[in-house]
Order: sequence, then C-alpha cells, then structure tokens
Amino acid sequence: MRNGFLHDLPKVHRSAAVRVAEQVAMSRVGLDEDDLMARAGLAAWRLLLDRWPEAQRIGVVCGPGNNGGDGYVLAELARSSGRHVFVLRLGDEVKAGAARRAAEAYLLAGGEAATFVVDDGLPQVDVWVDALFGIGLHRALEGAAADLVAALDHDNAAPILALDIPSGVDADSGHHDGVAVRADVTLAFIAGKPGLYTGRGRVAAGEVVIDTLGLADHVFDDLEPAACIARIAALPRWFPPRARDAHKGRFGHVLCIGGDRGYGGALALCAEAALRTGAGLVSAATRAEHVPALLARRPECMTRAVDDASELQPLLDAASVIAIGPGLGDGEWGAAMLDAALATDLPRVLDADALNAIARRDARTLGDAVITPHPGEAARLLGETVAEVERDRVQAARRLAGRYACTVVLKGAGSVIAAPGEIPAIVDAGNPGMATGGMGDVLTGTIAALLAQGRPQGLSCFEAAVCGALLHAAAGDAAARDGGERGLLPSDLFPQLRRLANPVARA
Ligand SMILES: NC(=O)C1=CN([C@@H]2O[C@H](COP(=O)(O)OP(=O)(O)OC[C@H]3O[C@@H](n4cnc5c(N)ncnc54)[C@H](OP(=O)(O)O)[C@@H]3O)[C@@H](O)[C@H]2O)[C@@H](O)CC1
Ligand SMILES: Nc1ncnc2c1ncn2[C@@H]1O[C@H](COP(=O)(O)OP(=O)(O)O)[C@@H](O)[C@H]1O
Ligand SMILES: [K+]
Repeated sequence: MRNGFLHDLPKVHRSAAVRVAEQVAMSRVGLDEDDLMARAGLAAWRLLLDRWPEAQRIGVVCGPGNNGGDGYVLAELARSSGRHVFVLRLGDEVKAGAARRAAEAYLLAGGEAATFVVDDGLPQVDVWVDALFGIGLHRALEGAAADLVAALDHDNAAPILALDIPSGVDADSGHHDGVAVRADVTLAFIAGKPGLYTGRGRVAAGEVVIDTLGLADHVFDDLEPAACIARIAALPRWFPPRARDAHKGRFGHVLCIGGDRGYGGALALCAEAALRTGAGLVSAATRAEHVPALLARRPECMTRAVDDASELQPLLDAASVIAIGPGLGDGEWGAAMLDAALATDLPRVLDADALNAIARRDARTLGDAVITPHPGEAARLLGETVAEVERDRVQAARRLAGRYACTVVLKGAGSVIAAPGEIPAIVDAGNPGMATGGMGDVLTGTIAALLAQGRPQGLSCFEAAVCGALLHAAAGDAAARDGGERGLLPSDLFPQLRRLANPVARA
C-alpha cells in the first residue's frame, strides 16, 4: 500500500487488528487485561471530568463483556471521588475475567447496581456513560439492550459519553440497524475504528477522541490499517505557497463538459469551483443556450457552445484534465460527449450523469480517473442496493475501485476515497447543510483543479481526490459556521475554497 504524500494521515484499525495489537502489547510490555481495562476506565473518567466538570450524578450502563468492565472501572472512580453513581446493567451476568473483577471491585467497595427494567424508566443524571457493548458486538441489539438504548434516546436529557464505540454500532463498518446509542462524545481505546467516521456510525459517535492506553504505534506495525483519516489540520501542508515566478501554464487547464438543456447551472458550479481551487485555465463545453449566462457569471471561464462531439475535439486537445458529468443529462448529446472524453487519455473526473451512463454501459476501463458517486450512483455502478453500499461504505468504495480500476470518492457523511493499491481515506469533515443540489458539482470541479495543478510536481488521482474531498467538506463546514446549515448553497463554498487552498503565511 502506498499513499504518497498522504502517508502521515492518522490511521484507523478494524477491531480484529485492535485485538492483535492488544495481544502484542500484552506479550511485549507485560501488561495484562486488567491493566488495559484500568487504563481505559481511567481515561474515560478523565475525559468525563474534562467535558462535564460539574456533573454530580453519573449514570453508567454496563454490558456483560469488557466494555461493561471499562464502565465499572469508571463507576468506581466516580463513586470514590464522591459523585452519585447509578449503574444500570442488563439482566445478563458479567461474563468473566477482567470485566467480572472490575464489577466485583465496584460492588465490594460499596457501589450499587440495578438491573434495567423498561417500565422503571431511567434515573435523572447529569451525564450517561455508555459501556454496553464495544468491539465485541457482532449482531443487532434486541431485548433489554435494545430497550435500554431506546430509553437513552427518548427519555434522557443528559449528554452521553460512549466508551470505545456507541453501543449498537459495528466498529468496522459503522453500520447499525436503527438501534444504537447516539453519543455526544465517543472515547475510542487503543485506536480509532473506521465505523466511527463514516455513515451511520459517524452520526452515532458525535465527537471522537482517541486514547491509545499508552500503547506505542509499533504494536500496529504488521497490521494493515483499515483507512486513514483526512482532517482539516492537514490542509495547510498540502497547499504550499505558489512559487513567486509561477505562471498560469503551470496550473493546468480544466475542461468542464456538461450542462445539457435545462442543466446549465450544474456546469457553472463545476467550472467556478475549478477556478476558485486554482486551476490555471478553465474551459466549459456546454449547450449554446447556456453560454451567455455562464459568461455573464464568470468571464474568466472560456465557455464554448458544443453541439456535437467534433466541436469538442479542439477543446479536448487544449485541456490537461477533464471534468465531465454535471448536468450532462441522459440523452444522445451527453453520451456523445462522454464517448469523446473517454477516447482521450487525459486524466478525468467523472460525476453524476457520466456515472449513470457508465453504469448502463458496464464500461470497465475508465483510465486515469476519479469517479465521485453518491450512494445511489454507487449502487447503480455496483449493481447493488443503496442499503448494501451504506452497510459498509469503506468496503463499497473498495469494491468500486476494484471494479472500475480507478479512484473513487463515495460521497455522503464521512466521504470515503479508495483506489487500487492505496489505503482508503475517510474525510472527517462536512455537514448536512451540504445535502443540497449542486454540491457534488462543486466537488467535481474542485478535484479536477487539483489534478490539473499539482503541488507543483503533480498529484495522483488518489491524492487529488483525498485533498479535493477534504477541501470541499472543510469549505462546507466553514460556510455553515457563517450562517448555519439550513439554506447553505453550493456557491457559498467558493470564497471558502479559495481561503482554505491558500496556506496561512508563516511568521
Ligand atoms: N480489546 C482491547 O484491546 C481492550 C478492550 N477493552 C474494552 O473491551 C471491549 C471489548 O470487550 P469484549 O470483547 O468483551 O466485547 P463487548 O463489546 O464488551 O461485548 C461482548 C459481550 O456482549 C455480548 N453481546 C454481543 N453482542 C450482543 C448483543 N447484540 N446482544 C446482547 N449481548 C451481546 C457478548 O456475548 P456473546 O456474543 O459472547 O454471546 C459478550 O458477552 C472494547 O470495546 C473495550 O471497551 C478495554 O478494556 C481495553 C483494551
Ligand atoms: N450529511 C452530510 N455530511 C457531510 N457531507 C455531506 C452530507 N450530505 C451531503 N454531503 C456532501 O455534499 C455533496 C453532495 O453531492 P451530490 O449528492 O452529488 O449532490 P448533487 O448531485 O446535488 O451535486 C457530496 O460531496 C457529499 O459528500
Ligand atoms: K459502548
């Protein structure tokens, strides 16, 4: 696995790898399960004190396994510091080993625990700690566990700190069947897990904090990470200042193709995003009736009327990167444009109707390409249902990358970028204000511009896709901070794209 200049992004690991790392740590450093549980409980108690220093009444829901054990350790720390502690457990016995010992220690010291009874409701507390299930959960919650999670959702006004993973969420995929704790903060132990960052798991986790429990990075040395996490902190390093003697020829020429009748706006958004992300030149090839509006909005974009593919050829000859799909439509015009674009060997970003056309044709050779499907488009490209795609977004992105031998950005909450031979990346930015028409067109132009201009030595499709998806999501967050999520427009991202793509000058 490569990952080029993205190699220093933080990694997340599947639960099986975390268990191996735990064994490596225990065998090398002489730690045992009780030590790790003590560290986990203490880390959680410290985080709780940091976030909710005023909390006096602390509720802890404890499951039958080691996640519950972490909860009993925290409960005892809270109790011995004078807090009122309410432990609620499921009917099941705490299984064995370290968890059993932690529960006994809490009870022996005078701690109290009650079995959850659905009709009794929940006690009033200042903060709840979710220690029901962690990485040992492999099936949907049912019975008392499901009732308890539902009660936490409906009858609880207090914030929730989840230990390791919100109970009900599959740590590896982020999937849950609708019954899962919705945490305000999740403290992940030893390493982040992919399910905390994408899809439903991202929503359930809230803010994610990682505590390594003192284990050094090398415990993961022989383990393939599940994904790396792209965060806004990485952006300044990826956008070095431009050379003082730079000229536009160094920053590439993006040709945006699309905007069949009735869909001119999509192409305008794509082209303006490419300009605002720093492409040296941007051209737009679209239907004749859209040309005046595009020129009026952005005279910087060289906008041409193209009625058939032969008129496109000179534009293709002049371009260094193609962005095709926004507003392309599903008619003959769009199909002819796509054929002409795919006949070149230019790097290309394919979105929207271009992807639907590819799904219909079952084309498999996309060349040097980034495809940017939302889950619906991804499902069509894979011949699967949206639910199958969303069940494990990282694996779905990997399937797409394998099937089409190209880079994939699977969009949505926690966009996933995958490419053959690369560790997938998950974007830890973006917000539901971005769920509005045209937002994907901005992403297409953003990635195309990065592909065109390099840094300056040139980005791979994978690098441009990760940088572009992060830049786009971070611009969405910045725009949402300035006025809120509802009513956020794709064009609101333009000033933010520009600001974020320019490094802060060093003092
Ligand atoms: N690994 C580490 O490095 C460290 C791990 N630590 C902590 O341990 C956690 C993992 O602990 P774990 O392996 O005991 O699993 P856990 O998540 O508590 O659940 C398993 C229990 O739940 C049960 N169960 C499962 N599904 C169920 C369902 N749907 N409905 C009902 N029951 C269900 C399952 O029963 P079974 O499936 O065997 O029938 C079993 O009894 C980890 O997330 C972290 O918090 C830390 O202490 C520090 C170091
Ligand atoms: N809830 C969300 N959280 C984060 N990002 C989101 C969310 N909803 C949408 N987005 C982002 O907004 C963009 C929407 O793209 P897309 O669905 O193609 O819209 P359109 O087809 O209207 O252009 C994607 O980049 C997606 O990742
Ligand atoms: K949990």
